[in-house]
Amino acid sequence: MSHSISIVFHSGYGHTRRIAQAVAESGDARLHELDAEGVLAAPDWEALQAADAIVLGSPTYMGNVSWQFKRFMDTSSSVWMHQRWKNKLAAGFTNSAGINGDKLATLGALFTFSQQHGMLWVGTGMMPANAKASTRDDVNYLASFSGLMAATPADASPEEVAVGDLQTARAFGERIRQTLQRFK
Ligand SMILES: Cc1cc2nc3c(=O)[nH]c(=O)nc-3n(C[C@H](O)[C@H](O)[C@H](O)COP(=O)(O)O)c2cc1C
Repeated sequence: MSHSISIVFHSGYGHTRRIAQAVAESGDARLHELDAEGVLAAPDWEALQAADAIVLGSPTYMGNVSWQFKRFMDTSSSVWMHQRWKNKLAAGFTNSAGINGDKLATLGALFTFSQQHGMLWVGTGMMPANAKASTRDDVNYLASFSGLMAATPADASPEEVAVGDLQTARAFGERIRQTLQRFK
């Protein structure tokens, strides 16, 4: 029996979308992008309901999820009411301009959301690249345990998302895929 992973995300300018695509590559996941108004199409809601794992992704805006992602979170209250996502796996990622940029607050919001839904949170399970010899091209250079972090300079295009962050995103997708295997 194969398990399915759905990634629901918002991206205002395309940077978080690149991260989402990299997570999807190795996680063999389906992508569900919120539109500019934070609306998710009905078939995407159905896909989330059918998924075994839901990965949550938002850029960090003003130290939190974007308002579009918050709209999605609030809209999910009807799902919450019946605990329809209970015991699905959950994981989260965010991208922002600063190396820090208060990204942990965004991951915290995603984590809390997952717990309201009774989901099972999966962290990165990755050691940090924090030695003197470490570079921006290394996996988990941003040294995040609780969720995937990426940093894209404010003046960089989506094509310039750091190679190391894309590799980290692929490793994160693989981690979620492998974690699901334990439920077989
Ligand atoms: C309204 C707004 C608020 C932002 N707030 C932050 C922030 O708190 N921390 C940070 O590091 N970057 C912040 N940024 C920069 C974005 O996180 C960064 O440009 C990111 O790559 C955007 O991702 P996206 O293209 O997927 O929307 C902000 C950008 C916008 C437009």
